[in-house]
Amino acid sequence: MIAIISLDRVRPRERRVAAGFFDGIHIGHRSTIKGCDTVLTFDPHPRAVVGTAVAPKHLSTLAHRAEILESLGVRELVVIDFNKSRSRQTPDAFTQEVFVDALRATHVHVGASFRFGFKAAGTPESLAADGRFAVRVARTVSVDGEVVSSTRIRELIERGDVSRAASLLGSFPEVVATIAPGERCQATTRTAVRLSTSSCLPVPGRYGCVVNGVAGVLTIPEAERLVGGATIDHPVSLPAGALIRIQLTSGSGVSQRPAPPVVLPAEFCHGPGRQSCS
Ligand SMILES: Cc1cc2nc3c(=O)[nH]c(=O)nc-3n(C[C@H](O)[C@H](O)[C@H](O)COP(=O)(O)O)c2cc1C
Ligand SMILES: Nc1ncnc2c1ncn2[C@@H]1O[C@H](COP(=O)(O)OP(=O)(O)OP(=O)(O)O)[C@@H](O)[C@H]1O
Repeated sequence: MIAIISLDRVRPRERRVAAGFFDGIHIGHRSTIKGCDTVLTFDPHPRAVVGTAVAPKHLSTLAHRAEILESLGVRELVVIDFNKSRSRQTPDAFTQEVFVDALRATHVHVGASFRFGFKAAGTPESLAADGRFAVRVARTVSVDGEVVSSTRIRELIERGDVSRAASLLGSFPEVVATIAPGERCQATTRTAVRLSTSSCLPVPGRYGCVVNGVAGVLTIPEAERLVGGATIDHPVSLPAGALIRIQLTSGSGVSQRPAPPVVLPAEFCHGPGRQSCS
């Protein structure tokens, strides 16, 4: 069972640490994390605090990230409360406090794009120069010549390209929703839901989906684009108020009929959607 712990509560032990935000735990992230027992992340996203202070839409909640990390063999997800004062910490002070004193890192894994410390001045090279732990800089993972990033996956989901998003993510994209109060339409098995507007949401359209391991169809009407209103046609009755995770398994966001299911390699299948992967 993976533990989700804030930095100030970690126990003293040596660790192999992967560092970064890791939204969605895409296939590039998985390459960086390989061989680590600990993942260091931030809450909220640093971009919600620095620069224009606009948080990106989520590909994954913290709990979802933890679930994927557990399937990758990670034991601890260490969370740094990221705020204005933390954002002003120098790379050297951060390395001393976090990697050396708190986590006792023997190895630190990052990608080439990793930056840390005030004004994002810390780099993989400056980490490697520290010398108190080994640093592994992961090869940058691309698909068909395109570098995989959470930003690119968000763009693909937002334009409704579930298939391409899933191949960069290595799993089906997920959105969080609440079952809306009101009568379920028995004739059609249609249930009204409210999609979380902090999730990265696709354009209005019809999408093949899986909820609690059972396949259905998610419909997002044009009129509900900004507020997250939607319906799912799903054979299982879901209680009003329940928080659900909807895996998007197909769809183009423009056609009236969901596109054929996305086929992912078996090694990318995890969690409730396993049975929908071939
Ligand atoms: C101590 C600390 C201070 C940071 N200060 C800044 C900053 O001043 N400006 C900035 O753009 N990002 C800052 N960041 C965020 C990093 O640029 C980066 O987004 C974060 O470390 C997550 O890495 P990742 O984006 O590779 O996942 C800081 C990060 C840390 C850990
Ligand atoms: N394509 C990739 N290949 C290998 N490592 C990666 C790749 N993308 C990111 N990483 C590494 O994974 C860690 C987490 O990165 P981060 O959360 O910034 O991902 P990102 O996809 O670049 O996100 P965003 O697009 O939101 O900036 C960092 O150490 C980063 O360098």
